[in-house]
Amino acid sequence: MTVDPLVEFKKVGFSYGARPILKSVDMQISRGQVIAIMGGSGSGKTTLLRLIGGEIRPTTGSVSVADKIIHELSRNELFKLRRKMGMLFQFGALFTDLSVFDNVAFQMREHTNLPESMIRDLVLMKLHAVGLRGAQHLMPAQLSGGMARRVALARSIALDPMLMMFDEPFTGLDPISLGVIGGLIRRLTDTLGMTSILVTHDIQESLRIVDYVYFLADGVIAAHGTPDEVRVSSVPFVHQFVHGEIDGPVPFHYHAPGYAQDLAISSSI
Ligand SMILES: Nc1ncnc2c1ncn2[C@@H]1O[C@H](COP(=O)(O)OP(=O)(O)OP(=O)(O)O)[C@@H](O)[C@H]1O
Repeated sequence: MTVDPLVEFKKVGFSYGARPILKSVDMQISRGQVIAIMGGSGSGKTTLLRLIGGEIRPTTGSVSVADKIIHELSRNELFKLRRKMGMLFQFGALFTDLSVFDNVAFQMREHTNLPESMIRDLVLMKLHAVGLRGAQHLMPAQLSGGMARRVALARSIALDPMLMMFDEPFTGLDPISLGVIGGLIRRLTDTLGMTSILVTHDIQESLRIVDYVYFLADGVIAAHGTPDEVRVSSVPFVHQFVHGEIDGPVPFHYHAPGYAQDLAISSSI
């Protein structure tokens, strides 16, 4: 049962033009939880995050955050709510001409009137939380991939978001850095009182750190459960994910016309 939901999807449908992506998504995310959204490539996971951020509007149904229906908010109200949301993308690029310290300070300087002395303390606190206080003077080019991701993480929590969204936070990381980032997502969520949503393909790391998993397929939540439920699930779709099978209910091929038809077209050109 979901207690005290921070994010709620109610029968959400969404189309890009005439192309339906989501048909009817129902999902509840409790405050304080770390949840993962998984699904095949192109199933609409990032689209769910964009709906939460109010970048796009649902075609049907509603998405609410902290009891506010996103598509009913005015521009100002939406901007205010977005300040409480943090986003970390796969390639959460740092500003290459700013030091680690200035990267983390950037949003505080842009969006608050805090004095520089307080910004300094807050930046050091965020860097300390990701284990990189000692790297404050380095430039992004001097960081390893795993360190850069940690700085991006510190930057994304600079304004103390209530909700963090991570889009493929583990991509391209070596196994150790991956475990470090996973552990940090869990720890920061707990210690900062946040709620975190992860869009990821990395099921093993997700199962280690999340409270709940939603599987998206064919525009609906096709399965959901706790990590323990997911590990022993016999639902073919979930089984395919957990055991990393290449083909199964989640198709390997992007939707395409018949191969013979395609070949016939190209050979007649
Ligand atoms: N701006 C857009 N205009 C039209 N179609 C789009 C747009 N953005 C995404 N799509 C399509 O919508 C579908 C869902 O995209 P989305 O990025 O949400 O998928 P995803 O599950 O996050 O995929 P992946 O795991 O590969 O990143 C895809 O088929 C994509 O091609």
